[in-house]
Amino acid sequence: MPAVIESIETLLVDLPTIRPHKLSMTTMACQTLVIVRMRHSDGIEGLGEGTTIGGLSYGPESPESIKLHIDTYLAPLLIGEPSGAINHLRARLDSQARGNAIAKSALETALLDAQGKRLGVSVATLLGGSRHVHLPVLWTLASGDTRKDIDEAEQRLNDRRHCDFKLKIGANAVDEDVRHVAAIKAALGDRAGVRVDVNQAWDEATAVRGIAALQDAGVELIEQPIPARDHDGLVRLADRFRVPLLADEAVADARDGMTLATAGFSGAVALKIAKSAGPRGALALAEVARAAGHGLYGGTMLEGTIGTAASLHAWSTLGELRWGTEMFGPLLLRDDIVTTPLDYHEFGVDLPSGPGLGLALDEDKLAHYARPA
Ligand SMILES: O=C(O)C[C@H]1C=CC(=O)O1
Ligand SMILES: [Mn+2]
Repeated sequence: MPAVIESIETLLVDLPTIRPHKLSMTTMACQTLVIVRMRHSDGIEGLGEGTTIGGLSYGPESPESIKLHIDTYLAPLLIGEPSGAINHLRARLDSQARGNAIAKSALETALLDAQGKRLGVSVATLLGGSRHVHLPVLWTLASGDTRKDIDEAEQRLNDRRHCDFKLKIGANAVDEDVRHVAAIKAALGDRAGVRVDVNQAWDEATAVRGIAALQDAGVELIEQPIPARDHDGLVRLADRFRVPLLADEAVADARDGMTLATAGFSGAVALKIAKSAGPRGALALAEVARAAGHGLYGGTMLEGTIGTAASLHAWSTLGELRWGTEMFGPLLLRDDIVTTPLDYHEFGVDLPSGPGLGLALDEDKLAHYARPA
């Protein structure tokens, strides 16, 4: 008898961050993970994670809506269905529930984890096989204080933890942000790559001014300077400057990738399993982006270890990640809910080995940090 899905449990898990993390739209002191425990009739449990940033400040799904929508609408579409029929089950979710990409990503991850455990292979193997077992990982400097950011970068360079840094800007006036970025780049010099993420905070005219100054300061990549839906503006800015632009909020899935390519965008694309409704959708976007000549970047929604590992399994199957990855989410959190954390060293992280995601829950930690039902 092929296994069927028996139950799907969702838990809201609040983990404190190691320091306040300041983005253009919010400052985080805590990250809320939505953890999925999917139990199957053959005794296997698949783990998944759906995570966003700052409640509703980053996108239309909040941790609470992810949990509610899985419990009320999505889980009932999967219960009793064959566990290994992942293509069928994902099509079923997409045809009967609109949107909810993060919730679907958490469920797809749990399906892949369970199927990998069942077959005794990793999620990367299910996705065609890893081409890399150690992936580069940058660090985001977002304490809100220039001196603290420089000290943090120096520490991470010394520890051989990270050698590329992404600075979150856009919350302050452009001139102030440019001074902050230029001071950090000047302090680090050629020892580190420095990029910025504006998280949509500028209009096009402000972006022209800001990007010109950041290019002169030696910044190597400018992420999402203007609102997500302004594809034409992004194309104009990419054409205007030598420094490459990275599309993040502007591109969620393969369809967006095609729209951006058709509009004539030249630059790079941030892949995130949360944006593309799961690892498979993120890899579909990667194919479109690659065909369009866009550089690839392994992006994060600041997930904990489960979502980060799911992303790593997907990114490991790609030949080239021109801009590396930012899969540092677990390092921003004070604690973890898995027994063996990911191994970060030599400016990157190892792909976890073992069946499925290669992770096991620490039940005591999970019970400690899970929000009471
Ligand atoms: O890229 C984003 O917009 C979200 C995220 C990634 C790194 C970070 O600090 O925030
Ligand atoms: Mn971004």
